[in-house]
Amino acid sequence: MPEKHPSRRYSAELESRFRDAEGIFVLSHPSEAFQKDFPESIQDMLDRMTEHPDNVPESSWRFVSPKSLLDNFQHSMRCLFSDCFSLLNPEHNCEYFVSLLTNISTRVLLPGSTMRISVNTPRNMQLVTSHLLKGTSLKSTIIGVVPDTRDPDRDTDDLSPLHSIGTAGLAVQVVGSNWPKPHYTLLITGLCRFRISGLLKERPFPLAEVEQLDKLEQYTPSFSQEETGADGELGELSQKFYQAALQLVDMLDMSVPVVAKLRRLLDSLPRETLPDVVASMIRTSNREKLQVLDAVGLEERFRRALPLLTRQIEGLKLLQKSRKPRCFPCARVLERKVQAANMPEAALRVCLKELKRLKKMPQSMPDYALTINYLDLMVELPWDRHSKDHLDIGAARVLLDNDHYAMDKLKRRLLEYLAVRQLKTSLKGPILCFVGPPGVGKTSVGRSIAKTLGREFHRISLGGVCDQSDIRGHRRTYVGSMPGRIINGLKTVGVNNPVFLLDEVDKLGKSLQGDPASALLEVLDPEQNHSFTDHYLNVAFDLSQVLFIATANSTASIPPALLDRMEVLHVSGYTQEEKLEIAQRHLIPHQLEQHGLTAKHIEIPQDTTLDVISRYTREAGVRSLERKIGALCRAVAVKVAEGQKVTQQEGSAQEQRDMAAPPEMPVVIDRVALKDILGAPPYEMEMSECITLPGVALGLAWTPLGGEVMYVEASRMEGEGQLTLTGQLGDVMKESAHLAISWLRANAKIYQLTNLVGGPDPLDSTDIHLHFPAGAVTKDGPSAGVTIVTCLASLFSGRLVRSDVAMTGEITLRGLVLPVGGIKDKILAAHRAGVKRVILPKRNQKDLEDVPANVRSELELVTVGDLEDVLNAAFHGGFARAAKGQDRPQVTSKL
Ligand SMILES: Nc1ncnc2c1ncn2[C@@H]1O[C@H](COP(=O)(O)OP(=O)(O)OP(=O)(O)O)[C@@H](O)[C@H]1O
Repeated sequence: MPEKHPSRRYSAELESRFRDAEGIFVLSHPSEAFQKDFPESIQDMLDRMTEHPDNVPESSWRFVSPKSLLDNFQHSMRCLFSDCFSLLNPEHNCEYFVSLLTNISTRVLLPGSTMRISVNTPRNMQLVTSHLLKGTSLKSTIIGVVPDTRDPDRDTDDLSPLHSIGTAGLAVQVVGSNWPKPHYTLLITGLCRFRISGLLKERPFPLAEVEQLDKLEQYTPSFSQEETGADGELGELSQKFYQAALQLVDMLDMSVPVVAKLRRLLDSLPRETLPDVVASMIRTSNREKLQVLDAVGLEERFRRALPLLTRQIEGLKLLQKSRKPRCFPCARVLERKVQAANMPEAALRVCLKELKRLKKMPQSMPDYALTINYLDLMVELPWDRHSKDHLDIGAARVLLDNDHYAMDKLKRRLLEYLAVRQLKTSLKGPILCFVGPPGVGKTSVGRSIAKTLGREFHRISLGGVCDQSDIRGHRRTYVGSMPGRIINGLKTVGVNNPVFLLDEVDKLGKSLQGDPASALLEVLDPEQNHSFTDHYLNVAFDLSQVLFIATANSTASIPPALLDRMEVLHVSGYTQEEKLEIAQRHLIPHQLEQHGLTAKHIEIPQDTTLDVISRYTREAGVRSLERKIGALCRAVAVKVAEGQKVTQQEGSAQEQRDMAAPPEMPVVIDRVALKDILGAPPYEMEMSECITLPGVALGLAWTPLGGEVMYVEASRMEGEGQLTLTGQLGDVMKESAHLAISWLRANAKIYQLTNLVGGPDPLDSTDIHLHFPAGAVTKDGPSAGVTIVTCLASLFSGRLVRSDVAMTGEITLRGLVLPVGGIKDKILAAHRAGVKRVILPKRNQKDLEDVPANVRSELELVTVGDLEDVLNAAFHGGFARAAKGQDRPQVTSKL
């Protein structure tokens, strides 16, 4: 048996591999460098420009063509042509062509272009396996690509009549897949035309005798009309065609590399190849391409391709015309605004650069809208727009007094601040931070400052902000990026010297997205904030003219670095009298106005207001008081509206009689009406009335919401001397409890304290449970020490603590009472709760100056130095020591 030809053996091997292959394999010709992309990408681009003009993302076609490929294109074309002609030369014995039949409904291959052909008919499959595949590489066989123009509905297998003109081509890549059924995809580069002079055989694939039509010697590799040597009508036509092709390329975006290459190529390609190359790029139907293919004569070819090219140019012109009015005036308006915005040099430079980019950008690019937004923001920012300060200290004092009752200390400091501002206009800092419980008027004082200065006011709520981009903005590279709250605020107020109120600085959060408090450091530092750079703007903005005021409920959760940049002004809660004044002067008139009522409709006597303050609210500020007054107004508003309706209504006398008669105006809100509208008072019982058992004492606590009174309860039962503490206590508070017990045990004899069975050690066979009610609230701090001692002393002695006494103070093991914080708030809370005597550490005496005089006069403030004083003040008739001599020996501690 004769040896198989090596190429047959390879292809047999490959075929078997192909059958077994699970995926896709690709074979490429070494000369693939000059394949694809170039004409295809331009065509895609034109297609997209015409079909979806608004939808062409630049990046999708900008980098399609590999650089080296296009650099080599011209050279490759020449090599290709010479290769092709030498191969077709009869001397090389290559005049027979295997032919690939292509369905013209898909595409028509023209010389000089590249096309992907899907191979799935039996004839074409045979051709690929036996003529193209050679082991793991491709054979450089030239194949004839003949458009299949036969009627697709005819089901004969007969090849005649076969289209007589085809394109000789080189397969530069074969992609094979056996799924869902075996097929190949060929990438074929067209070389030149041929005419079939005789079909030699039809199976297994067509083999034909051909005559080469495009001859190398026809082509002149010249660069200008004069040098082509072409004259007469052909010369004119080719020049016209060349000019039209230039016009087309000029209409495309030159910044796209592939377009720039095409422009260069137009000059270097032989003119005679232009109809084929251009016709394969522009939008043409397959029938039109077939006509170009069939045009064997050069003149005829130019004549057929020129109208196609002109049509494409006209289409693009129409498209650009329809786009113009939308795109360019916008850019022009922005340019005018940029020039007028009076921005600093650096910002102006950035804006002009962005404008330049914008003008070149197709409107369909996503960047287009982003750039417009950016420029819009830049021109809207108040780079040099500011409001004029009209500061008059006398007027400011009157205005502050009119807007806010009490708050004397705060107002004094504010006037100092404003006075310095008046004397020195370019004052840097300080940044004021109002700290106090909710509803005491921190925010509204901020607003008043803006009013006194005649400046714009903007409130930035920082509660819950946990992303630093909220302050500094996102970089523009992010999708959905936007400027931070500072820049946004400036855009809203439209001037560069507003009053910015940074509300709730103590409630800033922290997260993976960074620490917003650190971002605020730069904003609030008067030495740095003249060049604050928001990430979105990416240019510095001068914040030094902005007056920042911060508010917080407590300084504990403000980071030290941030706190250090601010001057803290404490605003404590109000006394009942102050609340009464605030209600009469501000809250009631304000609520009447909000509800469309006047003094003719409603009268709220002072007693009623006091009732609302003491029995319906228990707060440091006045927010809930204002709500309650609002509720009273609503109830009266209903009556007023009903009354109006009855008087307006026309109807029978009977109907009028049926309706409730309108109440007499003004409606006076007395105690009964108050109960009707607001319900039973929630704080009816005086807190001090609650102490009916030994082992209960009233303490005073400080919370960010103001001062509070707090019970401490203790009970004892048989056990082994264990101490149980409940009520969500922190470590410091637990330690206070241990201290208290140790001190009491150490002094049990002196005070005749006993355990359950009357023995001398209070803990002997006894368990003690200490509870701090409101168990859901976490409590900590040392100031409950004296209260725990009093409560336990009451428990061990069986005596009741005075019901009208509340106390605060830290204790030591020696029985000393140390000073604590928040005295003013605590005393106000005690006053609110109806307490008569308050026990405080001696060293807090100085803090009593802050307490309003009327509160001081209504309360008995007992200052104590040690626990003996505390016990004496907390029990009726004091807490007697045992007679001398009985206070020894001391009980040894079991703890
Ligand atoms: N001294 C006062 N004189 C007049 N009105 C007051 C006074 N204090 C508070 N108010 C009024 O109480 C209401 C609540 O005040 P504001 O919103 O300023 O409280 P705040 O201290 O900022 O509270 P938060 O800490 O919850 O923000 C406002 O309507 C304000 O006008």
